[in-house]
Amino acid sequence: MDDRIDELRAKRAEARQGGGEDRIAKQHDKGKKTARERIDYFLDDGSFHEFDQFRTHRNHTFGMEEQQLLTDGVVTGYGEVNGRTVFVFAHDFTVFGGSLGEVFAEKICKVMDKAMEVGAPVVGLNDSAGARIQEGVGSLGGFGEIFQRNVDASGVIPQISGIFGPCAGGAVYSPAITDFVFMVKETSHMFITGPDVVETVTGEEVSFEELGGAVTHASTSGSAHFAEASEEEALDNIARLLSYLPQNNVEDPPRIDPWDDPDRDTTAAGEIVPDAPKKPYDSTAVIDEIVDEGSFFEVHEDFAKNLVVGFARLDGRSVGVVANQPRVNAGTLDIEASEKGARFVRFCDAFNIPIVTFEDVPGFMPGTDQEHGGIIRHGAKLLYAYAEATVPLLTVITRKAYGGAYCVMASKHIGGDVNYAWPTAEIAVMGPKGAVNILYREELADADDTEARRQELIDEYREEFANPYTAADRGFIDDVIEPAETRQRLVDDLELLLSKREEKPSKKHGNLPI
Ligand SMILES: CCCC(=O)SCCNC(=O)CCNC(=O)[C@H](O)C(C)(C)COP(=O)(O)OP(=O)(O)OC[C@H]1O[C@@H](n2cnc3c(N)ncnc32)[C@H](O)[C@@H]1OP(=O)(O)O
Repeated sequence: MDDRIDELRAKRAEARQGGGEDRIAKQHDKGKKTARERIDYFLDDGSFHEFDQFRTHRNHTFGMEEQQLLTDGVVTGYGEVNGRTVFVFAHDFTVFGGSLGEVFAEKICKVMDKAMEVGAPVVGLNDSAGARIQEGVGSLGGFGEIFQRNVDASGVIPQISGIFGPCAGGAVYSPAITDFVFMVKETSHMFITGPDVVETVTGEEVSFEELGGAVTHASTSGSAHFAEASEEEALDNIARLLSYLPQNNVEDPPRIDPWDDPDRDTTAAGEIVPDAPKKPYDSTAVIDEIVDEGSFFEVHEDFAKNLVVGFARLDGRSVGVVANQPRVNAGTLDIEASEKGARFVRFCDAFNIPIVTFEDVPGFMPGTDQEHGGIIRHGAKLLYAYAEATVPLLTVITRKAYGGAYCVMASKHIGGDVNYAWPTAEIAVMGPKGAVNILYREELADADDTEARRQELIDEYREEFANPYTAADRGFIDDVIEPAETRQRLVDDLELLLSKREEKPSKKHGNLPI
């Protein structure tokens, strides 16, 4: 027995060595951790249970039979993050550049299947040269098997991707299907084709970072939700994100011991909103005042900044927060904001996370760019996402709620459970100036003093329509509340709605305007 145990220990030590000391040193020189170092940092101490560390590839071409490295380039298993089970796979770039062959893919599929069976999140730490060239079509088949599992798991268990190195070609589609993508500035890159191919095909010269770096994807393409300064920061924030999420789609999100007074006066939130209807303000400051202190965790912060989305807690309970951002493009909804909001709302709905919406929106963004870019079908995504959601929807109109955007932002008409307005709210078909210009075109043209008459009519319109009471009179707003009582009301309503159950008509799936 002793000899056998020594043999086992020697094999385990060999597996831990990955591609060997030189390649590990190269990995460190690039400012990157190894697969095992990432897992050790991420999981609770001593909680990692590894699968398949003795597996090697079955390939016999290109002299590969001479290179049999234990683990075959991916470290897989499960462990705990803050005491909750998480399945992980981490590409090991020191073994064949973390390239994916058949065995490598089988290992990833095994953890994905197990995660689905037990109902726990999967976190993939990507650092790979993509399809293993020597394994040819076997490698492509392996990717296909993973993609299918990504889709089957979507909406069943949370799937999170960390991109910690290269992620190229078709390989990008696995992270793209997952719910959240974290990238690390300078050391991670995602692209369909690299700079060399881009130059050959289009003549365009572009650097790795500009083409597919973390900042590019987090701010321009929207393909990443987070651009982190270091691997540690990315792993810490993946752990933080998981703390808001249930383990699967049949669990409720976790409640942690509340630390903030549920009845706290939130007068300060109202003071952030300027009296002048067009003056910008920061809606994240309003959110921070109302949710549990320090609990707001913004997602997709650098993309489509005219809409804010993120997770927070109300009396210790997880909520998704969506808010128009009046300091960027006046908080109008455009193509990117609609897509960002729709994907977030659908995630929350899939995982039973109630949604709190803070609304201050002058409408959809006008212009040929938007119309020709498809604002009609992209804007419809956000409408569709809210309208199909069955989780509790709580809405607070802080200032403007104009036109179609009023309907879209979790209004009563598309399933809002509790809809509040502050006394400063203006709920109308359009802003006073636009309305007056259309309704009184002839009268204004004939007026002795056009500007004075216009102002008079604007004031009359504002008095008559741009307030919350016409909507409240119809029951479209459940109550007009003071900013001071907003937190308390939301906390109470959230508790009330915990037992909400809503059934939609049975169907295979709807046809979201994607
Ligand atoms: C459906 C999915 C389809 C796809 O994945 S298509 C994408 C196919 N992959 C690619 O085109 C990427 C090819 N590789 C590269 O461009 C570069 O290796 C890459 C990823 C930028 C990394 O560059 P460096 O950091 O300089 O590292 P390196 O070139 O020295 O490579 C490190 C070790 O990995 C090996 N390697 C790289 N790409 C590989 C591949 N695809 N298949 C098999 N082995 C691969 C490379 O030979 C090297 O091995 P060794 O350590 O010298 O033994």
